[in-house]
Formats: sequence, structure tokens, C-alpha cells
Amino acid sequence: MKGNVLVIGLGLIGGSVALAIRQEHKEAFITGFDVNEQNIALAKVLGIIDESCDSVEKEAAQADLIVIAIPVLKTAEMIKRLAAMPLKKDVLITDVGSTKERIVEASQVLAEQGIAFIGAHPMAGSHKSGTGAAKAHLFENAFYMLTPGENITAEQIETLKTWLKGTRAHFLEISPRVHDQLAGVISHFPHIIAAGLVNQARSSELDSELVSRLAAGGFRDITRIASSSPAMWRDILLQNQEVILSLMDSWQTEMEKIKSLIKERNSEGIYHFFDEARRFRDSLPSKSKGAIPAFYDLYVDVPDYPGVISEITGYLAEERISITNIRILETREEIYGVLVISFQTDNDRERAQDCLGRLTEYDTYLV
Ligand SMILES: NC(=O)c1ccc[n+]([C@@H]2O[C@H](COP(=O)([O-])OP(=O)(O)OC[C@H]3O[C@@H](n4cnc5c(N)ncnc54)[C@H](O)[C@@H]3O)[C@@H](O)[C@H]2O)c1
Ligand SMILES: O=C(O)C(=O)C[C@]1(C(=O)O)C=C[C@@H](O)C=C1
Repeated sequence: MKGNVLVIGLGLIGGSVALAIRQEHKEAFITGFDVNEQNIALAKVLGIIDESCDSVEKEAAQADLIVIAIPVLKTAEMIKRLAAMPLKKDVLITDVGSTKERIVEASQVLAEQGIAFIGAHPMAGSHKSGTGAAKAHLFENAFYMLTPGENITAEQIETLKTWLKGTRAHFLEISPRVHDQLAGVISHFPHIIAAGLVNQARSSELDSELVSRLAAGGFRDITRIASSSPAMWRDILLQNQEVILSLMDSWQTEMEKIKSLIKERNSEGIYHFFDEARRFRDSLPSKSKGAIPAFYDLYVDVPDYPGVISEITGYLAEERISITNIRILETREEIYGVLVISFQTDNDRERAQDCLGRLTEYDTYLV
């Protein structure tokens, strides 16, 4: 598509959306604005935007599409500012915020002027933030939630989907309220638990060096999201307050339930608690990207000698298999190491397993 796109907020999500738009619509002209000048400079160097601007006011008037990709508490303010500016009458405005109800409420000022705002939330991301972490394929196979108001036409929704086609995401339309309930359960609340687990380990009275060393395995995996931006999560919890508080009540009930089962030494009940969770967890689709991204991990049992990582990555590079992450599990000190290599797709992981099976003696495991 041809047209002027203005991206406000050039961090992880704004940068990734801009890259996805650029990849699909070569003729679009993308202008970026951010309160942080370093991020603007980096976005230019990385080719995320064509041009930067030093005020939203100047650029908004020319824009055909405006993407607001800033913290959720700031999004409502930005909507108000946009509503006070001269805009093209058929401009489409969207956002990427992790909460929707408050933002869509705030967009009423635009609706009153006949300006289309479509609330949106690409449900994939990372614990990393900032322009440098932006990737064109961040949202591939993820759900991209759309929460259009009643004033929005089917044609406007189609136009937005066409603009965002390069994300390769699956669009899903729901109401802002249901969005916030769903996001509360599968994204917002889990971040509280992850942070809580880390805080519990940190404040435990155990030998802190030993805690850090042992926490390198499974604990590290389930608490990855505790490394996310504290400012972003503060804002999300404040905006989704009602849902979060009600989830906390049901979580406390769940904890009380397991607490009494343990107190009563009710082995059948404890088994059932884990079994119910396992059955539901195993029934979740494993190949599509949900809100919490799936990483396709391959475990490689390697002897611990210098150069083993470059040997393995060398074989994978020769067969042009991209990896997204590599780390050593330090659960078996001083004997062998287990390398965990993450891939973007299941296909890459299968190719890597085949490649390492042919070229090395190392055992590999899919978990
Ligand atoms: N990080 C994730 O995993 C994720 C996933 C989906 C949606 N989101 C949502 O995307 C939005 C952006 O998050 P992010 O992860 O890209 O954060 P980020 O910190 O990487 O980027 C935010 C950018 O917005 C800029 N900014 C802040 N206030 C601004 C303002 N008033 N005007 C212009 N620029 C401003 C910051 O300088 C920064 O560059 C948030 O609303 C978040 O809830 C995040
Ligand atoms: O992968 C992560 O680190 C994320 O936290 C991504 C995540 C999530 O909770 O799943 C975070 C916030 C978003 O609004 C959507 C996706």
C-alpha cells in the first residue's frame, strides 16, 4: 500500500510494527516519533523508519495510518492530543497497548469527530524492550487482537489488516472488556507470579550464592518474563486493576486449596491438583504462537570443552539454520554441559536436530 505512516513510540513493539509494515509495503513512507532521541537515531540507523520528526503535530496531519506504540498510561493522553490536531478525515489510528478497555474509552473523543480509532494488541513480545530489540517477524503466527468500536466499518478493519499484513499475525476481533479479562489471565497475572517467584527466591534465607547457581535451570525458564520492563508492567496493572484484583482472589483460593491438601497429607488431592494442570497444559496448541511465545528448544548434550559452542553454531550456520538463543544449562557442574538452543520455528529445530545428528556424536533431545 502507498501512504504516510506515523509511528509514535519506536521501542520494541513500535519498531517491530514499523519493520513489518516496511517489509510488506515498499511504497509506504514511515515517519517515526519518540520522546527519546537516542531511540529515534537508532531507528534511523536500523532502517526502521524513513524519517524522524520532532513533533507529532507536524506529521499527524499528513498521515494515512498512525500507530501509537507507547506505554498504556500515555496512550490515552496521546489520543487526546491527536484529537486536538488537524488530521486527514480518512486517517486510521491504532495502538498496540497491552490493555484495551481504558484506551478504547479514551478514543471516544476521536469517534465524536468521525476519526477512526481501532484498538489493537499484538499478543507477542519479549522481556527485552527498546528499539534495538525490534524485529520484523516478532508477531509471526501470534494473535493480533482488534477491538473496534461500533463506529468502525468492516472496510476500515480490512484496511488496517492490510497495513499490518507483514506482521504475519492472526487477527482476532473481540470486545475491549473480554480482551482485558483474557490478557489478565494469560499475560498480566503470570507476570506478577513470575516476579513473585523471583522475589521469593531473592529474599529466602538460604545461601544466596547457592540459590543463584541452582536457579539456572527450570526456575530460570519459568521466570524469564520477570526480566520485563518494570515501568511497562506497573502501567498495565494500574490499567487492568479490576481484572487483576479479581484474579488475585481466585489465585489465593487456589493456593489455599493446595495448602490444605498438603496440610492434610491428601495425596490423592495433591495428585489431582497437578494432574488437572498437566492435562490442560498438554492440550494447549504447541505450534501456534500464543501470547507467551513458544520457543522451539533443542537440548544438546555436549562435553564441556572450549570451542564446543562455536563448533555447533558453525554446523548450523553452514546449513543456514537461524537460532534465536543459545545457553548452557548449569545443572551438572564440571562434568558435561547441556546446550539449549532456541529456534524461531519447529522446522528449524527439526533441521538442526538432523544436522547435528549427521555431523556430530552429540545426543540431542526435544522437550
Ligand atoms: N513488550 C511487550 O512484550 C509488549 C507486547 C505487546 C504490546 N506491548 C505494548 O506495547 C507498548 C510499547 O511497549 P514496548 O515493549 O515497545 O516498550 P518500549 O519501552 O520498548 O518502547 C516504548 C517507546 O515509547 C517511547 N515513549 C514513551 N512515552 C512516549 C510518548 N509520550 N511519546 C512518544 N514516545 C514515547 C519510549 O521512549 C520508547 O521508545 C506498550 O503499551 C505495551 O503495553 C508490549
Ligand atoms: O514474551 C514475553 O516476554 C512477554 O511477556 C510477551 C507478552 C506476554 O505476556 O505474553 C507481554 C505483554 C504483551 O502485551 C504481550 C505479550
